[in-house]
Amino acid sequence: MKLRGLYAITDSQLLAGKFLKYVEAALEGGVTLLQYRDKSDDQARRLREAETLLTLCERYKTRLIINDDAELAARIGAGVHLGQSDGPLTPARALLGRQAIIGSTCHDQLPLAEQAAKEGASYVAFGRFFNSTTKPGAPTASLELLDQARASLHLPICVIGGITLENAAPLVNHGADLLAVVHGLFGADSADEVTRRARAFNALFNS
Ligand SMILES: Cc1ncc(COP(=O)(O)OP(=O)(O)O)c(N)n1
Ligand SMILES: Cc1nc(C(=O)O)sc1CCOP(=O)(O)O
Ligand SMILES: [Mg+2]
Repeated sequence: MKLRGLYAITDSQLLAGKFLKYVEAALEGGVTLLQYRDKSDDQARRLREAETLLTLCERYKTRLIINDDAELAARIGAGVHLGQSDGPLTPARALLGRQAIIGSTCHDQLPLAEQAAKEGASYVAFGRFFNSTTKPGAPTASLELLDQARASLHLPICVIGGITLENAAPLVNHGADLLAVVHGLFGADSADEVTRRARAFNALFNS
């Protein structure tokens, strides 16, 4: 499967009361990867929601990624996204198998991406590129870094952090394969607007 297009990431606070409605609206518009990102400790709810998202993703032929939690990913048969303090990649690959999608946060550091590639990551993520209300304190990354990454890495490059329809085009033009978006997608006022935004993000890859 080609990892290119919109990477939608859920936010439990932003989506409170409209979680499945907005996720399905995004899937309607086209989502390459959907990440379940829930920073709570409510394991029962996390399992329930992840299973529901998996069923939905299967219907739309989208791959589900669990943030932070390789055990939950293994339990339901999803992929995982691991940050620098979420545990090493090699055991996660052993746990999830060769086919699983495993992503790695590399902030603004090419050496982290090179290491992740060696350890079997499926994609690497750089960010944040813009101001982010979801994660305001994340380290910043530049288009120059993206150019260097594109020239030296041979796996899909994901970009994240404050991405909107207004600012995303240069990221794609500088070699991003996946646009990872929370607020710029799910911060919409209606489900129809979420679908419209998802379509418009995908259209950036065809222009
Ligand atoms: C696609 C993608 N890229 C980066 C992150 C950030 O991961 P991490 O640094 O572990 O931070 P948290 O999201 O866990 O707060 C991500 N989740 N997804
Ligand atoms: C979860 C996350 N990680 C980041 C990083 O730079 O590693 S930025 C970020 C938040 C992404 O949400 P939004 O699209 O609303 O800015
Ligand atoms: Mg994490």
